[in-house]
Amino acid sequence: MPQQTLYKAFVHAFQGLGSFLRNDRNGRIHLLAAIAVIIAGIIFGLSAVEWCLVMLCIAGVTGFEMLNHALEKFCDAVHPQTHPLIKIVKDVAAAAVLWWAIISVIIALFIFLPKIIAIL
Ligand SMILES: Nc1ncnc2c1ncn2[C@@H]1O[C@H](COP(=O)(O)OP(=O)(O)OP(=O)(O)O)[C@@H](O)[C@H]1O
Repeated sequence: MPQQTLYKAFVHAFQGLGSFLRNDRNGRIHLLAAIAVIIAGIIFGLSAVEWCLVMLCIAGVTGFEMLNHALEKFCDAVHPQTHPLIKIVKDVAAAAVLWWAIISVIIALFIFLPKIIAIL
């Protein structure tokens, strides 16, 4: 890939990130939650493996939220009117984010709960 194209690809990806953060309220909430978990991780001194799991969960939830946001925009562009299939697409995309969030909360409980109990 020529260097200019690679540079433009990065610019477009960061433009997408900016658009996501400006327009997706849930995305901003997920990002704040991620920052809170990172601060908690620093306070509790997570191990390397625990950090990897936490970062994987953060990437999963926020990454799927970005795809959910993109799908919503795509659906609104190609079919602004109500349609049962659009409902399925949007609901399943939202469910994918919810699924990642549920698994992430379970993983967070496994990591943080023993540490919280230990200091009580
Ligand atoms: N064109 C449509 N046809 C049928 N149902 C729709 C349509 N647009 C939205 N919906 C329904 O409304 C819900 C909310 O859709 P909307 O596009 O407003 O997402 P949103 O509330 O912005 O979602 P999020 O909270 O994830 O940002 C969808 O999950 C779907 O059930």
